[in-house]
Amino acid sequence: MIRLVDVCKSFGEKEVLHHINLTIEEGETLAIIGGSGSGKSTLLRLLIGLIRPTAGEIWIGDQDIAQLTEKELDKVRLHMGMVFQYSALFDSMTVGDNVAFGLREHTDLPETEIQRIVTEKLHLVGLDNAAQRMPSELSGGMKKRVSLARAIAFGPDIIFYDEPSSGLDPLMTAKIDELILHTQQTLDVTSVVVTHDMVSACRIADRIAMVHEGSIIALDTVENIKQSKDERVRAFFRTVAIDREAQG
Ligand SMILES: Nc1ncnc2c1ncn2[C@@H]1O[C@H](COP(=O)(O)OP(=O)(O)OP(=O)(O)O)[C@@H](O)[C@H]1O
Repeated sequence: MIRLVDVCKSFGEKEVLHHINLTIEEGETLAIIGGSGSGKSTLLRLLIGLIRPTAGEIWIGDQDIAQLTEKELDKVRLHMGMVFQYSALFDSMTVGDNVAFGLREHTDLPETEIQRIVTEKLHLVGLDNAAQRMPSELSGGMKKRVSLARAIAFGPDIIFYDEPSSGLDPLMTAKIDELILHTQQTLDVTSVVVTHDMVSACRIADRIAMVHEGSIIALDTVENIKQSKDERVRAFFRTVAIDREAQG
């Protein structure tokens, strides 16, 4: 379980997150949505311990990560998988070496076992036979798949996705969404997905948290949030409708 208790974050004088209280259940997929500059990325960076809160507690399991040293945090991060916005693959390494990277860095597993895991995870993301290819040969969607394979290589308890559909066309976005769902079901992980794509959020999430000007203004199941009377939430849904019209 992940639990944020009264979390505030300021940069200098400016408070960008205000008293965030949020519980994410084990095995749940939570989408964090919100407009540009609302505070989604800051929230994500707090959750993975890249930055520390100005006030409040961030519980990952039984540890308040706000209190941990960098070394202790590294241990917690071994249980987290991260899929970054721009895939963040090492361009000079093959796909297989990218997926194996964390295993080689942080475990003493024999090479045969590492190769087995790489093959298994690439299979899971639908990229059989891609191990020897270089990232530059892959499409944006394929790179995201490799990034996901790398994130799950370690057998994480939690996977964080940062804008998984950015830069992808609607068809590829739908495929990545399917993969996020499939990963959640196959590995029974807790997933936190930061996105500004409401269509995608509705497809993958059990619940949606909407961030607006540094506060969570709505937190509910997809069905309930669709019925929200809050004008700010409704405005977000309207942009989705406009997008759909534009796409024909
Ligand atoms: N390191 C920083 N120093 C100062 N201000 C920051 C820093 N990081 C974020 N901010 C500010 O915090 C606010 C929230 O930013 P954040 O990146 O979390 O928003 P976001 O919802 O992820 O936006 P986007 O969708 O555009 O990425 C913004 O006003 C931003 O300028």
